[in-house]
Amino acid sequence: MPSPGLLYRLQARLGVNSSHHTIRGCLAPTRTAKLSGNSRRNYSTPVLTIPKANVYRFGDANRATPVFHDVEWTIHPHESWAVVGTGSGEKSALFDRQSDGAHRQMLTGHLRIHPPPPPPAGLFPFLADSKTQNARDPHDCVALVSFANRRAAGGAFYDYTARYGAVREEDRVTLRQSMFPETIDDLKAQTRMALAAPATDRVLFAYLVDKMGLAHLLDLPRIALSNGQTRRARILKALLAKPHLLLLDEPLTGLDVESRATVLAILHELHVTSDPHIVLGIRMQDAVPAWITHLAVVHDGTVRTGPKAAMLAYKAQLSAAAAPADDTPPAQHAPLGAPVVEMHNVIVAYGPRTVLKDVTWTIRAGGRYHLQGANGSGKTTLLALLTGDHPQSYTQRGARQLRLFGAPRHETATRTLHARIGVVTPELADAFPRRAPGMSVWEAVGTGFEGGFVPLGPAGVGLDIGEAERARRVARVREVLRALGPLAWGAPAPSSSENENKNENWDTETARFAALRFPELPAGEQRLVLLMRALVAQPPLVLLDEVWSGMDGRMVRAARAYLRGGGIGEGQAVVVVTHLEEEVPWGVGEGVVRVLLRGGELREG
Ligand SMILES: Nc1ncnc2c1ncn2[C@@H]1O[C@H](COP(=O)(O)OP(=O)(O)OP(=O)(O)O)[C@@H](O)[C@H]1O
Repeated sequence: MPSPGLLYRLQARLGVNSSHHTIRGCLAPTRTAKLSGNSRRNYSTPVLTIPKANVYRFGDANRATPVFHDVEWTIHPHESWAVVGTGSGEKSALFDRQSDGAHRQMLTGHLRIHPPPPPPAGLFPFLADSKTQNARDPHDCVALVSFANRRAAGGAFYDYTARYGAVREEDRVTLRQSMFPETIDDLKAQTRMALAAPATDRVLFAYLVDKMGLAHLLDLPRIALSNGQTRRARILKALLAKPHLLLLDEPLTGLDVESRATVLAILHELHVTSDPHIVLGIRMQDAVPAWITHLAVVHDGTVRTGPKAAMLAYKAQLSAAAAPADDTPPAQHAPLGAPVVEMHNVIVAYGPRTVLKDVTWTIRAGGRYHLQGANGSGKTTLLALLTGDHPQSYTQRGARQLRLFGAPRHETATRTLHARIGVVTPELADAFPRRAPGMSVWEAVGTGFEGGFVPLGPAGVGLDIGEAERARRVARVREVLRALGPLAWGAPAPSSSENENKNENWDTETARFAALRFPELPAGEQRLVLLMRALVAQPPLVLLDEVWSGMDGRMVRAARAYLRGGGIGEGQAVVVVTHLEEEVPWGVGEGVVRVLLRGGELREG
């Protein structure tokens, strides 16, 4: 049953009596329930308990090496926990979806705990009904929303640029409809959306939509939402399903500074009323939110748990060991060259909604730009004009309105632009083909020469390019694989049983990584491969949007060092999009130009 805390307060405030409405989400064993006092949760029973146990993969015997050993962990209802770990592996096994698609998360019951936590509720005592001794099904009551490791259903490539153009009928589902799917059939009567939903859901919905700043977006097609808006909507949707326990992995990734504070405050508010109980996943290098009282630190097959004050030193020690301070010397700041991109009074509007108005900006060869702006301010839209993915890039037809690489945009084929611009964006990372067996790492990097999504030619580096060019490209793929491959970030290569000897030949190690299947890599490693793909052709323009997400501290450090130390040539222009200043690989003293989008307008400096 949904807990009464926040919902009751909202109902009282809004005068809604919900006692006659069936509640969706995590139900009592009868599967229908009324929101009434007798079904309140027991606030003294632990949320989670593991009384000293090893944790195994299903199918592994007890003599096998456990995924985690000697785990001892109890979460009491009044405590606020964060799980801390590396983005690419260990936290995932505890908390998140595994990159190979096998659902092996411990907290969602996909790993075997031995000895098992005692019945009736096992891992989650608070799901047991004290009267009937029946336990609610964790499958219904425990929800996971992960922003660390997201994948498209089926793994097939999908056209992530669809949101910029005429929205197809099947993509027309609005944000409001996506929250209340039972109403989707009636596409024409959008104003009736949500009326069919139980009153309690609508009250909670109205409250959260307002708090999360999504109210003005409700009737937009869901695919039109920006990355940060989509993330807020996913959190909202998870809350509407009213789980008893919500596991939120890296929920702040991609949120602007203001939204981070808002989302954290809402999560805290819900959490203190246990409505639902929330456990956050954060990376080793992330700050711990102030309201978190306890930490579970995942490292090297162990899960150490305890009060925050006692655990912070351990976290800091692991974080420092994983990513020692950046000691790369200041980057040389070469004079800027010729314009690569020229924008004069560029406008992008969707009907009455103007997203970019009169944007004027010149990107020059050798420039390092930090593009800033709140969620929804138009950063992705701007980048999509440069890559030619945005149909309105064609409509900027004024004499000098949009010139790319010295020519008007509409005179250059989009394919040519893709070959001249190296790109990493969250949208591309989500959409990149992962259907089994998937491309090898080598092939994925090799697609960067043409900017496509299919490996071309016998060596996977391009078609009809001649022997000399093919040899040059093969050498270049090797070079980036060496520079950003596994030994650069110091992790053991994935097939660890064969790789105990870290002194192995560098090229052998790199070659092994190159042969791995892209979809089978952990999220952080996939992101690194996509960075290699963006850099391999040494294109005149590189767009790095949220490039660090999913990477652990070692990977970030290795990639930063590479970018600063020659990975980006003097003649290449780079636009970095991030909400956090410290994530830009170069400092202002090293020539970074800040560019801010606000209210559809762009300001430089
Ligand atoms: N088809 C559309 N119809 C109406 N509005 C749209 C459409 N497509 C995008 N938008 C709006 O354009 C705005 C800009 O989106 P964009 O993705 O460029 O933002 P962003 O700055 O990249 O945000 P984030 O930091 O969240 O990634 C958003 O408010 C979005 O809702």
